[in-house]
Amino acid sequence: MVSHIKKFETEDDVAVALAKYICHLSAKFIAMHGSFSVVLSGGTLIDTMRKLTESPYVDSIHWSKWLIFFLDERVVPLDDSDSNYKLAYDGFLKKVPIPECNIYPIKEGLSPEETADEYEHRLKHLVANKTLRTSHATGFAKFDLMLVGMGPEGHVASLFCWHFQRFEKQKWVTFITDSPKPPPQRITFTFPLINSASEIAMVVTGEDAADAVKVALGKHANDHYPLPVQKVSPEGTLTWFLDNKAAPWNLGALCVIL
Ligand SMILES: O=C(O)[C@H](O)[C@@H](O)[C@H](O)[C@H](O)COP(=O)(O)O
Repeated sequence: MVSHIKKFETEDDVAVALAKYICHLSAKFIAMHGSFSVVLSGGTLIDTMRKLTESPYVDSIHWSKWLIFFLDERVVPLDDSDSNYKLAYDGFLKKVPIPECNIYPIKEGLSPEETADEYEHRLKHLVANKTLRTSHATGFAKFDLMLVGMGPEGHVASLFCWHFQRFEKQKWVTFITDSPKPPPQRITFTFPLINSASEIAMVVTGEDAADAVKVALGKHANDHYPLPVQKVSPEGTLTWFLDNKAAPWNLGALCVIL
């Protein structure tokens, strides 16, 4: 894995850098294979993507080539205020011309287990018909870019510290019915699927995240029971986008093990 840490003074600086980075990857992957598969988290990430919907980025991206997936999703109707799809739609998707058929929300009205199985089945179908690439190393789908947020105690997607889903090795998508972050019923990509990605951006802003960022980038990275965020390790490149609140120390002073 190749990794980079990009730290900026403010959250607004992170938003600008993130838009440039996504724009660059969009052009690169579309030139390479004709599409750009992007996986979105919920949380503050969607707002931090806001510059993409503005000039000059919005006019320079081939939106019709984008494919949108959800790293984790709350098992609620798509118009519920807890839905990550609704969050992404209101904050980003409705502002850019991505064809509706290229957006892959969960299927409504199923149990958490059925929702996860159905999403995994759809991903496998998209791999089989070559809409998505496969990782030759793992056999899992290989997304071009995953945009990942982190909770204050180091969770990513809906993979939480003291919950077994983080250890899943076979499934592509799993479910949780007692998420410590509400709402309790969710589905989530598993680590083997996450880590098969070409590019992962860890987008973390705000002081609540500082302790977990310090652990993730610091000398405790090989602890016996690592935080979920410490298991993010893509086949391609991991790029951290941090603001000064999330990483208030001199990064050079940390013993970075990446
Ligand atoms: O559905 C969710 O809750 C998310 O996908 C979750 O994994 C989120 O990305 C982190 O909790 C960070 O959230 P914030 O950016 O709001 O801190």
